[in-house]
Amino acid sequence: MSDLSLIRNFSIIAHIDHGKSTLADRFIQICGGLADREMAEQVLDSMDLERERGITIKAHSVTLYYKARDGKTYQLNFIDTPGHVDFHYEVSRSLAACEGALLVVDAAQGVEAQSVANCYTAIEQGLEVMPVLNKIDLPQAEPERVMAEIESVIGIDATDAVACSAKSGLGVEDVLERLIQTIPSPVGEIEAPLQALIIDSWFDNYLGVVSLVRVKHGRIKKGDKVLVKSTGKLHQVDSVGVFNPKHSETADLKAGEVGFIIAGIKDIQGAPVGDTLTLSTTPDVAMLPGFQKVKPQVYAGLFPVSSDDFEDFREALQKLTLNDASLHFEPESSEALGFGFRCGFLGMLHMEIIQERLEREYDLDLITTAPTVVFEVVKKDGEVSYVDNPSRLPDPSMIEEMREPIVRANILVPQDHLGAVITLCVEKRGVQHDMVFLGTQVQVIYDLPMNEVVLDFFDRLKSVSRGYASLDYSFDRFQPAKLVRLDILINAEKVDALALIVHRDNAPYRGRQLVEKMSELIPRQMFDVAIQAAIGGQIIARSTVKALRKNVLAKCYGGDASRKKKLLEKQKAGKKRMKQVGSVEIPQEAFLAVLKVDN
Ligand SMILES: Nc1nc2c(ncn2[C@@H]2O[C@H](COP(=O)(O)OP(=O)(O)OP(=O)(O)O)[C@@H](O)[C@H]2O)c(=O)[nH]1
Repeated sequence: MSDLSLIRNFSIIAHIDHGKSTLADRFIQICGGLADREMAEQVLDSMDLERERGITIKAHSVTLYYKARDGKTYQLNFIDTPGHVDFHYEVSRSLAACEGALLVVDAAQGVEAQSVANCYTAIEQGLEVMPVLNKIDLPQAEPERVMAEIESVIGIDATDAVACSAKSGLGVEDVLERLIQTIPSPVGEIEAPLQALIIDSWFDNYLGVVSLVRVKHGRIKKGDKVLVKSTGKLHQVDSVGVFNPKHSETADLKAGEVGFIIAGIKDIQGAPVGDTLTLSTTPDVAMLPGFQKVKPQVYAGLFPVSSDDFEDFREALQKLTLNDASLHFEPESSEALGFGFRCGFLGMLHMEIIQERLEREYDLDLITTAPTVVFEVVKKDGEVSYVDNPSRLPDPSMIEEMREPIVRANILVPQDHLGAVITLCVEKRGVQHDMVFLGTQVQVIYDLPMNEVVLDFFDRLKSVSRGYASLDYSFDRFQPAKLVRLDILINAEKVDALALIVHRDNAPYRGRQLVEKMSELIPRQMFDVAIQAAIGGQIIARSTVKALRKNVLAKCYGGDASRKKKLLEKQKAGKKRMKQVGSVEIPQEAFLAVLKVDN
């Protein structure tokens, strides 16, 4: 579109489950991106693709044409948060392509932690935020209360927020009309040299690297020679286009527009996210401010159950990083588990997704060790290092100071559950930073050790508040702490892959809990298995898995063949994810026992 005043680039931000996807689907339907009949099919199709490619095309960008009540047809480029909604940087990446954002708030649920966090990210990036109250069809919807909450908790004007039901379609056209009025059209010069920002890149088996870009100035078309600013490499453009939501080629992409570029690039490192594209004829175009580099927050060791799978595992990880540049890995060798990789993830959800993909798509049986955060270690000689693997912690005699990562957590909770939430934060060594009463809700801000938060804090928070509290957090700083390494010994042998870094005051309790849990998870063997927890040379807890005396089948009292078969199958399935450590078989669950104890 060459008339920029007819373009609107926007994103939808919301707390999980407030109706973002439903509203997006309704927009697609209204704008005729898909016929009614096609709707379900198409949405499902893209889900298949999503699984194949690890991306949601629908969620990347959808270009729709909306005939407004003023008689004009507007190009709406809706850019969704790719991948995991939880991760801030992904949100900020999508927002970089937009002039505005719809803040969707569930009119029954009210403002929750991610509504606040995502809204602030949008405001920081200079976007126009337009509040939308969704789910007004619900009998328990309280638009008035929620409007007041948007104003008091987030601090933006919500007096004329549009109310709608994404489910029934009621008011959704009003949302589109308001969006056209409220969200500014992009500014850019079509005649200027090309300057385009790479919002996302992913690898497609047939096409190579596909990049989603926002063109700031100029235009780009098939056949152009494009220059990737950071690598200095030139590539010939094979095709450009938009998702509507189907992949559809266009003649060109112009200033103000959002779409894809395919240029025969074979590696996503060749089109890095946040980079600037220009044409080979205008190499001096300025770089656009890119995105902050994200660092992994959680590390764990991943080891193939069978050492024969090591090379396949390496290949699988390499393939996965083609689509997910935020996955880090480097070879690791463990005395107990052999050769594997230490992998860095953005969070526990990311870790679960990667693990699941490795198992499902690459058919690998893996053992994952307990996740850990990164600690800052100052040695006596002044050297500062970062330790992401407890077994690599230098000898205590060489350590001057240990520092742990602290997050600032923003919790929103109804007053009735405030006490329980505070108790939980204190138990997790939290320090209160602020507390503000906002109508029926309370906003509490705590500084918490990241180590305590990544494991099970979220689940605990939900359970102590009956599901009402919501949480958002981000890394704040490293802070000195009394930390020690907790070693686990199996039959008197230290197992490096089971070591943990814990706070010294909690160590005895943690140690006891851990060995007890492990003794429940390690199956009985032909001999007694002693499990011990130790700090330095001192044993602080012990438990024993008693030797197996009887044949397991003896339980079946003879006759019942099908039961016998079932029992054997169960045993076999259980065996799959076990690792022989010395003479003892340890199942996957025991390596993750730390996630299962009530910390
Ligand atoms: N009653 C009612 N339910 C709705 C409405 N909009 C969405 N829902 C329901 O709310 C749930 C969450 O909706 P989604 O669109 O998946 O929410 P989301 O914000 O995209 O959530 P995630 O994709 O999980 O982040 C679904 O069960 C929807 O059917 C609405 O207007 N009214």
